Amino acid sequence: MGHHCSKSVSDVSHHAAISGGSRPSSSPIPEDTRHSNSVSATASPFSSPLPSRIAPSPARTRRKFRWPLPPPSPAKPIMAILRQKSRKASIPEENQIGEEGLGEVQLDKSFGYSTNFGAKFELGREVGRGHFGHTFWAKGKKGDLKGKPVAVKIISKTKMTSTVGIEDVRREEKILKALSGHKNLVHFHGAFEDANNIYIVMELCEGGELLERIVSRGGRYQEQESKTIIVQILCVVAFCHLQGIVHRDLKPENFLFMKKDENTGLKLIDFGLSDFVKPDERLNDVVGSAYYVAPEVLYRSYSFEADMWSIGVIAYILLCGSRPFWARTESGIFRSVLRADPNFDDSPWPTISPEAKDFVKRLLNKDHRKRMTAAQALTHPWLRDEDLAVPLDNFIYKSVKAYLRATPFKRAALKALAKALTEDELFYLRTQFKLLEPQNGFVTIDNYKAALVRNVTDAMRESNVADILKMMEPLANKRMGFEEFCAAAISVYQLEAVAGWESIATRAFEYFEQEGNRVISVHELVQEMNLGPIAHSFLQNWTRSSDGKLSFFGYTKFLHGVTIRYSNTRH
Ligand SMILES: Nc1ncnc2c1ncn2[C@@H]1O[C@H](COP(=O)(O)OP(=O)(O)OP(=O)(O)O)[C@@H](O)[C@H]1O
Ligand SMILES: [Ca+2]
Repeated sequence: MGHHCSKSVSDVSHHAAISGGSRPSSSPIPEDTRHSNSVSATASPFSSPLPSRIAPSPARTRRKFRWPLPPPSPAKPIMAILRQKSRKASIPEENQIGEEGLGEVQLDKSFGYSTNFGAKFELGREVGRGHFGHTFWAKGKKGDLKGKPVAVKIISKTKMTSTVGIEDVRREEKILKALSGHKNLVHFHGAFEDANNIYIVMELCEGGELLERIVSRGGRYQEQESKTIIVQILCVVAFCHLQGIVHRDLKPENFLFMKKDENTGLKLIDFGLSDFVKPDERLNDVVGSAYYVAPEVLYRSYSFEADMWSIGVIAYILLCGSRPFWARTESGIFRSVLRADPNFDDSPWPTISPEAKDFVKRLLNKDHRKRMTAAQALTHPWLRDEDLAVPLDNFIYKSVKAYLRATPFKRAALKALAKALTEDELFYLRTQFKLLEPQNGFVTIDNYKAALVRNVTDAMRESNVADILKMMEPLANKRMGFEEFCAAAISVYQLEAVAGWESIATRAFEYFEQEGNRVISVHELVQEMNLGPIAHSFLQNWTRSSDGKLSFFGYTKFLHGVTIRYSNTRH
């Protein structure tokens, strides 16, 4: 669970092979400094000018490197959040309790889990440690798990110093339970409690962390092997996202191999920072691990795309053995995340395929709207494989919703764009259309509903199924063929990040000239886009003076439609 990062197990060499890849720090960093660098300024999250719930990853090296300060108290980040939420600050920080003479506030720490852990399992050695959880090997004493090894994450109740902390543990258990079943997600066996601890029983992953494997391979993976890893990561993350859950702490330490063998399956663990997100919701609490945190998380407005950024960082590390965003201090890392362009020039990048590079770049786009979704990433030319089962993408539902609410002129603009798409984009759209199981080439609202129901889990039922279906209401009594589906499902922002965008846009405008462009006044445009009068000035050059129709420039701008930024300009 981890409010940020830390584990205590400690292989110093973990980080030896991973140095910074972001400019301007591309020069090799001496090994001994790399270690301390990666974490030194991070001992106190409060000394950083940037948000406090981020801690460096992996922070476990701290002990090895004899940190001047102990790791930050997990209670502090919770307190920071609490203070923001309410000014009451009713629960003191851990280290203030003594000083201020305040006793511990009474919290209800009973979770309603079974209390017979001891009767069912026999604990063995410790296999891992995180900020909150110590994970142990254990063996079942009874029932289905009799004689079988399992992993038990033990979370001490004394560390739960606030209602928020308690809720975090409840949520971790709930999410793990609801998501359990995916082949790349650690299987959940049950949760137990006693007066002192919570016991989360899971399948045991004996193969160690992905990070350890990267290091044992001399710092990086070959391209083909990287693909195998990334596909597994994308499959499980696409699954989480479809269920309305954002993980928020994707990093190589949170992926474990089932067995020591090279090619055993990878399992995602640690849902301690995960949360439910509704389709149009933005989260604002700053959590994660510094090297993997997305820019928009630091700006406190993010959703699923933040996980995709982290996958971009993981892919970058797998392919070249360096971190894309690196600095000596935590605030330096954040600055790099916000401003630096990762280095794709130095060795080994010249030997890596253009598709792999394009793949990473399309995840490490600082504009979250331009990033690929997990399902899209699985259809990227680098990974594309007809035999790979691409999951349903809830992003489609959002795009279709926006299309259904758009004006006829806007829809015409999108239809022209859809006609100009290349095979690369069509591949993704075709897989998604197929997942809706069209009848005679058409889909209706029922197809959208049924596709969701087919993929529903308890987690999703709770988070967003009803919301998603509500978004689709304008589709009632309509049906959509593949061409219109393409117009509805494409994202202009994402297309702008595609290498061939210029030629797609040019071709699209030609279609638009033939079938959709019309004379439109600036006043009409302002209404079309639901903007305030202030917009007049910046819409002036969207139309051609020769015939009063949209210019190419105006067309490409108009395609964006109304975004939050636009609506903010409304009076
Ligand atoms: N199912 C498992 N099988 C084997 N080892 C595990 C398992 N789950 C966790 N571990 C080990 O225990 C460590 C801590 O687990 P986890 O990441 O869930 O704890 P945490 O306290 O939330 O961590 P963090 O501080 O990173 O947030 C893992 O890094 C891993 O090494
Ligand atoms: Ca962890």
